[in-house]
Amino acid sequence: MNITILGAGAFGTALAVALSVNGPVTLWGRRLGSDRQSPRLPGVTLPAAINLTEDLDTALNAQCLLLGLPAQALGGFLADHADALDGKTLVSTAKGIDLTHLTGPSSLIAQACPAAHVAVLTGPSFAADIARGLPTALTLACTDPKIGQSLQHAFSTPVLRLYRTTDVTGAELGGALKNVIAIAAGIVIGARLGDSARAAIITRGFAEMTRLAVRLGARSETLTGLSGLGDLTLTCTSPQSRNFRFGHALGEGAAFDTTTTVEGVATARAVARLAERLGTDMPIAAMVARLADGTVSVEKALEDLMNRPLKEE
Ligand SMILES: NC(=O)C1=CN([C@@H]2O[C@H](COP(=O)(O)OP(=O)(O)OC[C@H]3O[C@@H](n4cnc5c(N)ncnc54)[C@H](O)[C@@H]3O)[C@@H](O)[C@H]2O)C=CC1
Ligand SMILES: O=C(CO)COP(=O)(O)O
Repeated sequence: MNITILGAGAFGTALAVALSVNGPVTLWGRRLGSDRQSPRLPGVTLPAAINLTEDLDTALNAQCLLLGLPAQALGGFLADHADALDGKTLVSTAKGIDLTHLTGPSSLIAQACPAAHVAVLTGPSFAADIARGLPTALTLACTDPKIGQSLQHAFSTPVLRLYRTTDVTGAELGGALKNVIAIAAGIVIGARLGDSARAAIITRGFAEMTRLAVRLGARSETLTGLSGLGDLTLTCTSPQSRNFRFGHALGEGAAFDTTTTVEGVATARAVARLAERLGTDMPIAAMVARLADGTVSVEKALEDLMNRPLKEE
C-alpha cells in the first residue's frame, strides 16, 4: 500500500519511521527541508525509505493518507484541501474534539470528504517510543471491516501490533478524552496531592470518558481497550505526556511552553460545552476547562471536586 503521512510533527514523523520498514513512505510537512534529523524527535535519523516533501500536490498523490495534524488544525486543513482528499482512504491520528464543531476527527473528515474512506489510528503510543522501535500496540478503527483489516495489516510491523475495531466513535473519543484526564492527573501530582489522588482521577476520569462516549454512540467495551483505558493509563502516568506535563505545571504554578501541542486544553473546553448541551455530568473535564481558562484556582477547583454531593460509584 502506497502510504503518505501529512504532518511531519512528532507523531507523523514517528509513524513514517515505523512504517518505512514495510516499504517506501512519503512524509509531507510545511517546512520540512531535507534534513533527516527531525527537530520533533531528537536523536532520530529518518531512514532513506522515507521520501520527504514540502510539495502537497506530490504528497496527495497517494490513495492512503495518514493525517498527522492536531485535532484543532484538522478542520481547516480538510476545508482547504477537500477536493484533493475526497475519495481517498484518510486515517486520522488526531486525539481531540474540534472546538468549533464539537465533533471528533472522523466526523470532520466525513463532512469535508463524503466520498472518503475514514479510519482512526489511536492508542497508547508515545512518538519517541515508536520512533525508537519499542514494542507498541495501537487500535485501528474503521466502520468498514474489510478496509479496517487491510489497514491493520498495512500498518502492522514486528514492533507495531494493531488491533482493529469498527467502533470509530469509541476509539477516537477514548484518545481525545484521555488527554483531558491526563491534564487533571498532572495537576494533582504537580500540586503534590499524591498518587492516591491521581488514582482517583484516573478511575473517576475513566468513568467520565465512558459516560460521554456511550452518550455519543460508542460501545462501552471499546473504552476498556487500548484506545481508552490503555491510553489513559499511559498518559496519566508518564512525564513523556505533554498533557500530563501541562497539568503538572498548572498544579505547581509553573510556566509551560505554549508552542507545545497539548490537545487536552481545547478538548476540555469542547467537552464542557458538549456536557452542558447533553446534560452529561463531566466534573473532571469541567474542572480542567476552568483551570485552563484561569477562572479558578487549583485549590478551589479541587475543593469543589471533593465537595460534590456523595453518590453511588
Ligand atoms: N506525540 C505523540 O506522542 C502522539 C501524538 N498523537 C496525536 O497526533 C496528533 C499530532 O500530534 P504531534 O505530532 O505530537 O504534534 P506536533 O506538535 O509534534 O506536530 C504537529 C504537526 O502538525 C503541523 N500542522 C499544524 N497545523 C497544520 C496545518 N494547518 N497544516 C499543515 N500542518 C499543520 C505542524 O506543523 C506540526 O508539524 C495530535 O492529535 C496528538 O494527540 C498521537 C499519539 C502519540
Ligand atoms: O497520545 C499520546 C500517547 O498515547 C501522546 O500524549 P501527549 O499528547 O500527552 O504527549
